[in-house]
Amino acid sequence: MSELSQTTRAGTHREAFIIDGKAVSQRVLQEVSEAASTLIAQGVRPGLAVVLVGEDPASQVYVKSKGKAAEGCGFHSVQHTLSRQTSEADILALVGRLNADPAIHGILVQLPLPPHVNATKVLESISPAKDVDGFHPINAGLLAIGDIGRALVPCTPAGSMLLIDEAIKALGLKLAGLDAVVVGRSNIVGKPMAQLLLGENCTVTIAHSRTRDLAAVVGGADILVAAVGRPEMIPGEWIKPGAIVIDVGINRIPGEGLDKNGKPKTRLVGDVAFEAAKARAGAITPVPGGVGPMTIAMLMKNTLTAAIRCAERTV
Ligand SMILES: NC(=O)C1=CN([C@@H]2O[C@H](COP(=O)(O)OP(=O)(O)OC[C@H]3O[C@@H](n4cnc5c(N)ncnc54)[C@H](OP(=O)(O)O)[C@@H]3O)[C@@H](O)[C@H]2O)C=CC1
Ligand SMILES: Nc1nc(=O)c2c([nH]1)NC[C@@H]1CN(c3ccc(C(=O)N[C@@H](CCC(=O)O)C(=O)O)cc3)C=[N+]21
Repeated sequence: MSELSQTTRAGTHREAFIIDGKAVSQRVLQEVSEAASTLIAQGVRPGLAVVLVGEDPASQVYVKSKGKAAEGCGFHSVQHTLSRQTSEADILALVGRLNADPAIHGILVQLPLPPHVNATKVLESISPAKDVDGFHPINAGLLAIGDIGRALVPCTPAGSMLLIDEAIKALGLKLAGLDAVVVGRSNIVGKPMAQLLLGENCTVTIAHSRTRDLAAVVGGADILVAAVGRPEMIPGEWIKPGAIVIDVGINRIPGEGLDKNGKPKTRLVGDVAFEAAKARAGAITPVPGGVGPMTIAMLMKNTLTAAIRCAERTV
């Protein structure tokens, strides 16, 4: 497809449709709550355990919102906060207990883990059936072979797909056959995102730090997913007119002035220069209020899925 641009009759480009991640996430949470009450009435309360190692303030914020969302859905929700010095063996022992706990259907170990802990080993110790992050090699493998029905899919890419659907509908397009570019190839975001887009019959390109001409690659994208972690690294001018832009990046940068405690203010920005991109894109996610809230909503959805599958196994 060469031209996705939505133009007015006068031929001037409209501003992008802003994809409201907050609103879509609330819709998902509402559906999860309703399905959870049915399950609870049948005697199964979905249970989510979140493990946080250390006192990283950003992680504390995320973990708190995960707990709040779980309670909002009527789930059983527990948080295990361990000191930064906790040994790998103690973390593995805790995961082992949670794997064996019938009240827990979903286990999330918040990343990053301290450097003395082998994160891969910890993530692989989570039972694949309770791996609501979708990071276990079994779940990554199921996604790679296209068996999404059996996998638990990573929350951020799964939520991003729902936002893409929203934009596709708003713009009156079809997803199959579109050229999608994912910038970033982490196991958490970039790779599973590319798999999901491929599963929807997009022609997928994955760009990374060794990509030679990023501007040219980005310029070819009908759908652009930016998951790098560099504030506003993608200038608006790179965006193909009419493209769908999903900005996964969460970067805290210095803001203007001081907050009420007299500390310098900070603000959140994505990996895309939002204002300039908005003038060219067909649809774009804001930061905050875009992908972030979807990640939390999809975590609840995965926990519900894990609980339903667990109930099916025991009847
Ligand atoms: N909204 C949400 O819910 C979530 C947001 N995030 C945010 O998403 C961002 C990415 O997270 P994550 O995937 O974990 O990050 P990683 O640091 O694991 O991966 C970053 C990727 O970006 C690539 N990259 C780095 N520099 C460049 C460059 N100059 N040009 C092109 N590619 C580059 C890296 O390439 P290479 O592989 O070659 O090193 C790597 O593949 C972060 O801002 C994070 O905070 C993450 C999870 C959830
Ligand atoms: N095991 C594990 N699983 C994760 O899913 C995981 C993780 N570790 N480590 C850290 C990243 C990051 N992440 C976010 C979740 C929500 C928002 C979010 O809700 N953001 C709000 C803003 C929040 C704010 O104001 O700081 C928004 O974008 O609107 C952001 C980022 C999950 N992660």
